[in-house]
Amino acid sequence: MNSVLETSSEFQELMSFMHLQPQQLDEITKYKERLINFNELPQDNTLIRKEIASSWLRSQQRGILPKTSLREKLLKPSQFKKVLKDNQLLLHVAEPIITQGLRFISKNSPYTFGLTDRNGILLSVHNPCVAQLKTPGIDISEEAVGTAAHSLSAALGKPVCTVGPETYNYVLQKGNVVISVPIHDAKDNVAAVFTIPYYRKYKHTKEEEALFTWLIAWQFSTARKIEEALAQASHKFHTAVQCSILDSALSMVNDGLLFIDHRGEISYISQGGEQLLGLNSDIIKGRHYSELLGHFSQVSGVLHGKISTANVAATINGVNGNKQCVLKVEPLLIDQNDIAGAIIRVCSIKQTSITNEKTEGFSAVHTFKDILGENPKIIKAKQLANKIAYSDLSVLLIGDTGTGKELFAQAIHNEALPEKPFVAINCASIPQNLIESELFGYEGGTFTGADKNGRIGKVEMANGGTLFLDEIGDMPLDLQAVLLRVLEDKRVLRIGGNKYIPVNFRVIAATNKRVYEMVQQRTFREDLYYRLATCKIEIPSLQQRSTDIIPLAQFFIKQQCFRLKLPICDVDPAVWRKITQYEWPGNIRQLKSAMFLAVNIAQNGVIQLCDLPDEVVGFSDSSSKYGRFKPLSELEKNAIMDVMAYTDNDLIKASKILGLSRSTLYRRLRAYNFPLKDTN
Ligand SMILES: Nc1ncnc2c1ncn2[C@@H]1O[C@H](COP(=O)(O)OP(=O)(O)OP(=O)(O)O)[C@@H](O)[C@H]1O
Repeated sequence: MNSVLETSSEFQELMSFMHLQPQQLDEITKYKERLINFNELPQDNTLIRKEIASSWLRSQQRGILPKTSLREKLLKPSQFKKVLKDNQLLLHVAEPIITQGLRFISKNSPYTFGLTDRNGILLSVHNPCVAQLKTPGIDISEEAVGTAAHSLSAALGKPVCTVGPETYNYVLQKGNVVISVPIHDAKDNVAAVFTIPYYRKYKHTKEEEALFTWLIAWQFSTARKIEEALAQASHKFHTAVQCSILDSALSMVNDGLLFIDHRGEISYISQGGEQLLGLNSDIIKGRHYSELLGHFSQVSGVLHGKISTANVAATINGVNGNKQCVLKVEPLLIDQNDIAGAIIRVCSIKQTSITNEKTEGFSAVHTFKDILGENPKIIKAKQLANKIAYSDLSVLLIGDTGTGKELFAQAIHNEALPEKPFVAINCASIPQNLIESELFGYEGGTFTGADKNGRIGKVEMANGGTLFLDEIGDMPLDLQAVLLRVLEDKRVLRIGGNKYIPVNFRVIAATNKRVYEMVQQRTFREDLYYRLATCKIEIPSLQQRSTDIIPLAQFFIKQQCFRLKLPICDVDPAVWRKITQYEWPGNIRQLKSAMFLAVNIAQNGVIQLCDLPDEVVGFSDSSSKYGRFKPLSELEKNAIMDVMAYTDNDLIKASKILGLSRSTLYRRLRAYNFPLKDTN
C-alpha cells in the first residue's frame, strides 16, 4: 500500500507541503493576515497555493473570523438528525470500517479521525484531541469556518493536505498538517471526507517517520474501503428499492409474469402469476418453469438466443381449472449478446369450462382418445383424420352442429404438433369491423384506444402450428378473398405495418353448412373451397350413429358424477328408450348437456325420464320428422274413408276403386265403426 501511495503524483504533491520550514510557515501566516486585515491578495507567490488563496479570499469576503469558536457552529439537534438521516447509508458502512482500523492505533496517540459529509458537517469523530471537536454535528464547512483541508478536498474531489496557517480557523490549525481524503459515491460525487490532523515535528526519528507514512496509507486505504462498501451498499439499496417498485408495479398487472434464469429456473413471479397458478412464490421460486407451465422448445429457443421472442399457446392447470393462455416470452438481456434469462408473460385467454368448450382458444387439449364412439361411420372418420394428421394437407371438417368438429381439429393438431400453437377462430362470431385486426394484428399507434404496443394477429399466432377456422361457411365473401391471399402467400401484413411477416401454419376449417352448394350459389368462393377442402372429413350426426347414443350417454353420466364426486347414478330403462328415440338436433353437445343436467337433478341417485330436458321428454314419434309418414293401417283407413265419401258411400263403386272385395271393404268399415246403411 505504501509503495502505491508513494509513487502516486497526488501523494508526492501532498507530501511536498509537509516539509515546509518554520520561516516558510511564518511567511504564510503573514500573507493570510494581510489578506484578512488589509484585503491584500498574495501576488505570484509559489508558497501560497492558488486554491488556498482563493479559499482565504472567499472566507474573508464572507466575514468569517479566524477565531470563531467551533461550538457556535453546532447544529440544532433536529438539523443534525436530518443530516444523519441523509447520510445513514454512508455512516452505516463507514463506522465499522473506521472502528476496525482504529484497533491498531493507540488511544493515546495525538490523532483525531473525523468524517465530514459533502457539506462539511462533522458526522463522526474518533479519538478527538481537540476539545471543541468532541461532539459531532458541528458545521465546519468553508462557509462556516473558512479554509480547511476537508472542505477543499470536498470541493476539489481529491486528497488535500494543508499545513498550519493555511487553515483559516485557529482551532482547526492545531494539527499542524491536516490530510483530507474524499470518499466518492457510486456516481463519483464526493459523499464524505475522511480527515486526520497530524502533529509533525521538523525532525523525526526513523520510527516516527515510518508510523507517519503508515498512518497516511491507512487513511487512504480506509477511505477507499468506505468508498467500495458504499458503492456496494447503495447498489444493494437501489436494487431493493427497484425490486419493491417493480413488485408494486407488477402487482398491478393482471397477467402472470415470471422471470426465469438461463437454466429456466423461476427467480421471480408476480402476484398475478401466483393467483393464476394458485401457488405462492416461495413454492414457485427455484422450480423449473416447465414443471408449472409445461415444456416449450420456444422458451429454450429464447434462452439460447435462437429466437428473439416467442408466443406460445399453453394450457395452465391453475386453481380454477384449466386456463388457456398465451405465453409471451422475451429475453432478459444484460447486453446485446448476453442473455441472463427470460420474462414469461402468461396471458390468460378465456377460462375453459367443461360445459362450454366452444371457445376461441390458443391451445388444443383433445386427442383422438377423446373422440368416443364405435359406430363404423365415426371410426372411419377417425381413421381418415389420423392418417392425414402428419401431412400438411388442409382439412375441411363437415358435420352438423355439436358433432365434434372442433374435437377432431384438436385431435389432428395434437397428433402431429402438440407443442405448437392451435389458434381457433370462429368466423361467425368476430364482428365484421374487427375481423382484419383479429386475423392480422396491428402495429402500435394504429388505433386510438387500442393496445399502444400493437397486437399480434391470430394468423401470426398460429405460426408453426394450426389455424382452425370454425364455421368457415359464415365467413363474409370479401374476407374470404383476404383469407385466400394469406393461405396462398403465407405472409401477413399487420394493419398499420409496412413489412410482411412470413407465416407457416396448417389450416383446418369446419362447417355445418353445405359449402359446396354455397359455391354453386356463388356465396362461397370456389378457389377458397378447393384450397380448404384438400381433405374432406364428414362427421356423422348422432342420429347417423344411433348405436353410440347409449355408450356416449353412459360416459357423460360417469364423467359428471366423477366431477361432482357422486356415486355413479342408476338410469331408469325408460330413459334409455327415450334417448334412443330422440333425434338430438344438437348432437353430442346436446346429449352431453342433457346427461350433465340429469345427473345434477336426479333424486336418490336414479335418473328418471323427468330428469331429462323438456324437449326430450316431450318428444314422441309423431312429433318426429318422420311424422309425415303414417302407419299403413292409418293410410288404408284414410284411403277407404276418402273413397267412400267420393262414391257417396256406394260400396260397389268404392270396392272397385279400392280393389277390394265387397266383403273385405264391409269388414273394414265395420271395424272403423262406419255407420253402414243396410246395403243388402
Ligand atoms: N365423439 C365424441 N366423443 C366425446 N365427446 C364428443 C364427441 N364429439 C363431440 N363431443 C363433445 O361434444 C361437444 C361439442 O363438440 P365440438 O365443439 O367439437 O362440436 P362442433 O361440431 O365443433 O360444434 P359446432 O358446429 O357447434 O362448432 C364437446 O363438448 C365435445 O367434447
